[in-house]
Amino acid sequence: MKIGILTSGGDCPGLNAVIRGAVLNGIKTHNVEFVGFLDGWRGVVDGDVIDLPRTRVRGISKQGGTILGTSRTNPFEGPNGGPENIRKTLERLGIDAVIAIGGEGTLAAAQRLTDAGLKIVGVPKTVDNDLDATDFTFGFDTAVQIATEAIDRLRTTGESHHRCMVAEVMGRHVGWIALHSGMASGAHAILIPEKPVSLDQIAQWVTEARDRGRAPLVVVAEGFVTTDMEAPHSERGLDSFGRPRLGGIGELLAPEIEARTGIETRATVLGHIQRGGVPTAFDRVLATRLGMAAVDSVMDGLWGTMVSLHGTDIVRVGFEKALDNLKTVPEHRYDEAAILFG
Ligand SMILES: Nc1ncnc2c1ncn2[C@@H]1O[C@H](COP(=O)(O)OP(=O)(O)OP(=O)(O)O)[C@@H](O)[C@H]1O
Ligand SMILES: O=P(O)(O)OC[C@H]1O[C@](O)(CO)[C@@H](O)[C@@H]1O
Ligand SMILES: [Mg+2]
Repeated sequence: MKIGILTSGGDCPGLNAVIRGAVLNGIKTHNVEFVGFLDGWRGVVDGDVIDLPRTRVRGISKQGGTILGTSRTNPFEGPNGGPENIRKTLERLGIDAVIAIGGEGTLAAAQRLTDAGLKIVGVPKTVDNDLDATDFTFGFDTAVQIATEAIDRLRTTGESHHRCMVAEVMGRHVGWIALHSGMASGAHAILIPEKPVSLDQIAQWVTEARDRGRAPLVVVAEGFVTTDMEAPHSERGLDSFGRPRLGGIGELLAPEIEARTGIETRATVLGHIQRGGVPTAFDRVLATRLGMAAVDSVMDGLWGTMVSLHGTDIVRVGFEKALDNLKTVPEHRYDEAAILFG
C-alpha cells in the first residue's frame, strides 16, 4: 500500500508533525509506504511527488511550515485537473490513497473528489480554528501564543507612552485568535467578525480604561466590521482563489479612536508572524495524533472522513459535518469576555 500526503491552503504550525505522525504510524504499525505531493493539490494534478521514507521525517515535528510546500491550486482546474485525470495520475504513480491536510477549502475539494470515487481521508488544519466538528485545530494554540507574546510587548510600550495600542490579529471569518489572545493579554476591547460594534462603543471602552489610569489595549481580528461597515476592510486585492485579501482594519480604527478619545493611538498588524515558526507542545501532540489517526482511517477505508479532536479523543467525522457550518465564537463566549472590556 502506498499513501500520498498533501498540505494545502494557508500554512500552519504543526503540518510537519502531522506528516511525521502519519509516516511513523504507517511504517511501524501498517507497513505502508508514503509519498508527499508538492505544493498541495498542484502536486496531485501534476503528479509531482517526493518519497517520504522514515529518514525524511526525522525531527520535523518541531519545524514550522510544511516540508511539502503548499498552494491554493484548484484540483478541478487546468488540463490535468478533475477526478478522472487525477485518478489516472494516482494509478500511474502507484498511489492507493490520499491524506489531505487542509482547511475548509481543501476539505471541500477533497469531498468533491471523494464523491467522484477517489480515496481520500482529511486532516483539519487552520490557525483560525473555524472548522466545525473538531474542538480545536492544530496551529491555533501556536497562533494564540505568538499573538499573546506580541500583545504583551505592545502593552509595555503603550504604557510607557500613555498610548492606546491596537493589535490586529488573523481571523477572516471568526474571532477565535482575537478572543483568546485578547483575553490572555487583558485587552480592554476585543473586536471580532461575529460581533459588529460601533466606533462610539470602542471609544467608550478606550476612554474608560484610560480614566482608570491604564494604557488602553484593543485587539481586533482582521475580519471585524464596525456597525457602519458593509464588508471587512480589504486594500490588497484578491488572493489566488479570488477572495479579498484582508488586513489593515487596525490602521483604519486607530485614527478614529484617536479622534474620538484624544488618546494617541498606534496600530500593529501581526500578520503572518502568527503562522510562522515552531508549533507549541500542544499543537505538536495534537498534530502527531491526527497524522497517526489519519493512517488508521485509510487502513479502515473511511474515505470522505476526517480525523478530529473531540474532548481528548481523536474521532472520525464525515467531511460534510466539518463543512456545513463555520465554527464561530458563540455569543456566550463573547459576552463572558466583554465583562472585562473598558
Ligand atoms: N469548493 C471547492 N471545490 C474545489 N476546490 C476548492 C473548493 N474550495 C476551495 N478549493 C480549492 O482548495 C484550495 C485550498 O482552499 P483554501 O485556499 O480555502 O485553503 P484552506 O484549505 O481552506 O486553508 P485556509 O483557508 O485555512 O488557508 C483553494 O485555493 C481552491 O483552489
Ligand atoms: O495571506 P494568505 O496566505 O493568503 O492567508 C491569509 C488568510 O489565512 C488565514 O490565516 C487562515 O485562513 C486567514 O486568517 C487569513 O485571512
Ligand atoms: Mg479556507
